Amino acid sequence: MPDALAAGAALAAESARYTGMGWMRGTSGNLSVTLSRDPLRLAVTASGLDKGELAPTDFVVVDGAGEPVDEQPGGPGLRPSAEAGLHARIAAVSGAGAVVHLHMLAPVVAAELWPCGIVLRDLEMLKGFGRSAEDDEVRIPVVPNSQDMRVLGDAFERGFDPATPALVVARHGVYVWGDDLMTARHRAECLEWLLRFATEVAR
Ligand SMILES: CSCCC(=O)C(=O)COP(=O)(O)O
Ligand SMILES: [Zn+2]
Repeated sequence: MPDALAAGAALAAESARYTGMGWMRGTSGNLSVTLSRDPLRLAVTASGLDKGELAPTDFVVVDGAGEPVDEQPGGPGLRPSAEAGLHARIAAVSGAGAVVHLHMLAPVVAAELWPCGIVLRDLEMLKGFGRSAEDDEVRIPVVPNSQDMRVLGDAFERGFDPATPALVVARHGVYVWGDDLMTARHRAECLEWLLRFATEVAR
């Protein structure tokens, strides 16, 4: 597991990369890395900042409920992402080492078209999402948006399939996870391609 300051540097670098891709516009999006499992601790990006310009210390260590712990390696004064509670729930349930939340357009357009879940099949890029192109079908769960992370967490857990490392929050954005930030990014990149394909074909 990474130490907190190394995780902070990686969160800042990945956030800058996603901002360059147009997936963290304004102050949108947030990323986390799991620091320990027992007790669960995550380093999560700080709330409300331009994610393209994060300093390596612009993160907050949170517990399994997404609440800040007492000692902060980056110092006091930063709030954890408003969505830290959902990051913690996803990390707890899936065992992920990193969770990324991005405000891409394709997932929210797909959720408008398929609010009960987005079905993908027979596409080579599914391999890059951690699935086989021969899997019968891959269903990306869609949940309604909420400002309450416990409501989102409960909805996530009801639809959780260990083989599907993503969740679309309707009219909001997407969560993707993996063992580390690079795996989560590769999956997010491939999922964006898959959902862009699905929405273009449906037009
Ligand atoms: C225009 S961003 C609205 C809040 C949001 O959805 C988001 O992803 C960023 O929240 P944070 O608290 O992590 O800055
Ligand atoms: Zn968001």
